[in-house]
Amino acid sequence: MSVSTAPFTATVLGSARIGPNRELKKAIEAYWSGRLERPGLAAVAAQLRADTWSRQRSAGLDSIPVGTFSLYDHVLDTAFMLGAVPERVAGIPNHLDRYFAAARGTASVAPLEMTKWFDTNYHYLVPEIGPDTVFRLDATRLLAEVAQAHTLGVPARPVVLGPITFLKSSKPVDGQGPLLDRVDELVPLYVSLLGRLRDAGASWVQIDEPALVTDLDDTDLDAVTVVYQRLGEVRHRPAILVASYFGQLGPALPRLARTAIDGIAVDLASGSADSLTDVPELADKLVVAGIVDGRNIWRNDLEQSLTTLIGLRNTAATVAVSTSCSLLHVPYTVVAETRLDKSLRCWLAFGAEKEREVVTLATALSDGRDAVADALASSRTAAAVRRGDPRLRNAQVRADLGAVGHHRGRSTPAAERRGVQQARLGLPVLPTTTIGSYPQTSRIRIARADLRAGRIEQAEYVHRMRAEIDDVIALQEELGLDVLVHGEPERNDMVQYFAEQLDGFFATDNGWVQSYGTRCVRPPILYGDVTRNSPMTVDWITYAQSQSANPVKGMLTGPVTILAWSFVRDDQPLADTADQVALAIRQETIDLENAGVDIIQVDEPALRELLPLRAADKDAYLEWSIGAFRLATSGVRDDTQIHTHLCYSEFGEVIDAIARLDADVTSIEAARSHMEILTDLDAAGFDLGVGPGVYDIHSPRVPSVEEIASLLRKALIAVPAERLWINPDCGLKTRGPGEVKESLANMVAAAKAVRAEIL
Ligand SMILES: Nc1nc2c(c(=O)[nH]1)N[C@@H](CNc1ccc(C(=O)N[C@@H](CCC(=O)N[C@@H](CCC(=O)N[C@@H](CCC(=O)O)C(=O)O)C(=O)O)C(=O)O)cc1)CN2
Ligand code: MET
Ligand SMILES: [Zn+2]
Repeated sequence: MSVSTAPFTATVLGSARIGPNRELKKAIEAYWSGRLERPGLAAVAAQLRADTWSRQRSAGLDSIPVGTFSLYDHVLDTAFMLGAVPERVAGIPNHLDRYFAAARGTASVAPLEMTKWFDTNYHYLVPEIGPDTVFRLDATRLLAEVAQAHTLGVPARPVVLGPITFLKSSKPVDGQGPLLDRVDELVPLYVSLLGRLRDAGASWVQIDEPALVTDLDDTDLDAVTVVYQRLGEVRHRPAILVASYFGQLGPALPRLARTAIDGIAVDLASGSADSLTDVPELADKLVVAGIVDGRNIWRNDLEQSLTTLIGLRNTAATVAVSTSCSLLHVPYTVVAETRLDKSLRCWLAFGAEKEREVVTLATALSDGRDAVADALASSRTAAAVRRGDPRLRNAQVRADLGAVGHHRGRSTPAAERRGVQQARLGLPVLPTTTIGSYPQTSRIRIARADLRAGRIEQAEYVHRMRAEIDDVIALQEELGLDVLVHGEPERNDMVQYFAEQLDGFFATDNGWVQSYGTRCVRPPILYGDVTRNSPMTVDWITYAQSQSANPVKGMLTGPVTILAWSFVRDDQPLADTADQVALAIRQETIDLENAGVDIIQVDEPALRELLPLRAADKDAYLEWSIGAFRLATSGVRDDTQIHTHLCYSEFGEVIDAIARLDADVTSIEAARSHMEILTDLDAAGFDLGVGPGVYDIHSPRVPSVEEIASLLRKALIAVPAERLWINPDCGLKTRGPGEVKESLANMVAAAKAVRAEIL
């Protein structure tokens, strides 16, 4: 089938789903706690979908993605659609409960693992596929959403995750070989799905294949050809749009273009349209041009985009305008930001504003520039105002960077530092500690909401947070931990908290973006040069230290993570922006040191996340990111101990980078991989302190003393006792106080038992 179906002109690749005021989060959490029944949850979900479609239609989109909604995660939805559901949840009778059990576990069932969705701060659930997995199509959810859309008269374009990305994002279990070998089993399911969608009245279907922008070998590329040639040959089907995003297709582009599919969505926000001109097969395809950035919040330069789009018309049969990826990764609307600085507001476009940009560009393409003259003029003005804003350049920070920017490392070698630090700290062998946060209880969050709403004064807020710190310190002393933390009660988020205190950032009131499941973040907007006016954490840490004779760690977020979890200015290289943030953190470490703090932790959990998807770009990234961390952490004396924390497994690609950070102690995730990471670190010649996480904080399960002790014995094979630390995998903020107390008590008991064995 060629495109006899009329192509569309304006669309987005997917929509946010958590709700403009996090309605979905609240409904799902109410369902989990028994405060809302199934029909109530279904009604909230249906309303959110209807509202999104209706907004997109009134904006003027003529093809609307349907099926990008999810109650937890779209990869998990795909696993359920294809029958790749682990045996351990298969017996749970109710569909919704089975789904949530796979997502978050129950008292007796472990959830699927969670990991990063490409290089975003969204986390998906990793489907498990074993030799016994029998793929079977169950399109009930998708067909119901398509039916809902048709009832509402929505020009629906069903969206599914493609078989190649699905398999590449899954995890082989129980001795299963390479997953792509099983793509032949999936193709018939997609064939039958295409027929069902055609029967349901769909004229186009979107098949997402973001994995095609990563480095692919010949086997992968052959799979692209085979799968899409086969799907293209299906007679009874909607027109097929294969969507790529998060980067350039490279060699996958000609492969796709030579198959019998009808359209390709390309990401023009992450690279130029040049590569498209080399592919003559595009001449009879629809190219969906992702020219409006779906991952950042800057207003589009419409004039420049229009030039690109007009050029594209020489390459493709038809050009439609779109976002570069789903709008899942940006907040709903700038309109909700009532306190936003006026001039800043006109630089920004969140989801709803991006939808209108898409329509403006599509209109200009079909009816000419004059048809949208006003929109073009105001985009031009906004760009000029932004370029001329004095806040973009701060002479002081640029001068300061010139002065200290070459200090990227501590002058004394790590082994020597270890000696002076130990002389100062006097810690027992195998010291125990935690990663920083303790449970963010609703009591804490309500206090913060009260402060924001003016219901309590700042002094009362400080009083309440200090009471939380008192409790956390007392708990840690009671448990017998060696190196304490203050618990981070005063932080809404480990990035936003710093952004709110640094110049050059704007924090949103309501710019929520889903991070995983019902958990959301409000990424701050880094718009100008970054400077620190006054200490950000010193009062809290010195207060906590005053409550205990044990060392309390200073707790900071590193420059790479602050960048990774913010929306960052696009008018200068990331490396330059990272250095400015690094300088601010460096100043904070010096203030902490002067205030008597012995140990300072600088978290970099996102170091791995920003790693480029293509190998060719990795060295340049590691150069600037490691450089920024070293700039941030090398302003302190030899006897001040620097810790860092990197959560998440899959360190393989950054093992060398961990050593290059040169932190005195690094805590990492290791429990789920049974300490395998340590052998790799050892092989890489790592000789710094390391705290492999001894239990998984993503699960409510309390680990036993024996379980932790046996992990520690395993760790001691790869790491000598004088360099080994004992800690959980990550911060405890999402856990309940009860679980935390029991788990840490077991961790301390295990440490004592193993110490006794080695001394
Ligand atoms: N930015 C970021 N990315 C990250 C992580 C992270 O910590 N930060 N960790 C990893 C995993 N991701 C996570 C992301 C979010 C949360 C999380 O717990 N988010 C909270 C919101 C955190 C927050 O901003 N809290 C604010 C606002 C809280 C709130 O909802 N307040 C209520 C009122 C109080 C109440 O009734 O509870 C309201 O505004 O309506 C605060 O504490 O001040 C949530 O979704 O519930 C956890 C892990 C990877 N990426
Ligand atoms: C996502 S890494 C979290 C590190 C932070 N210090 C915490 O404990 O919450
Ligand atoms: Zn962590």
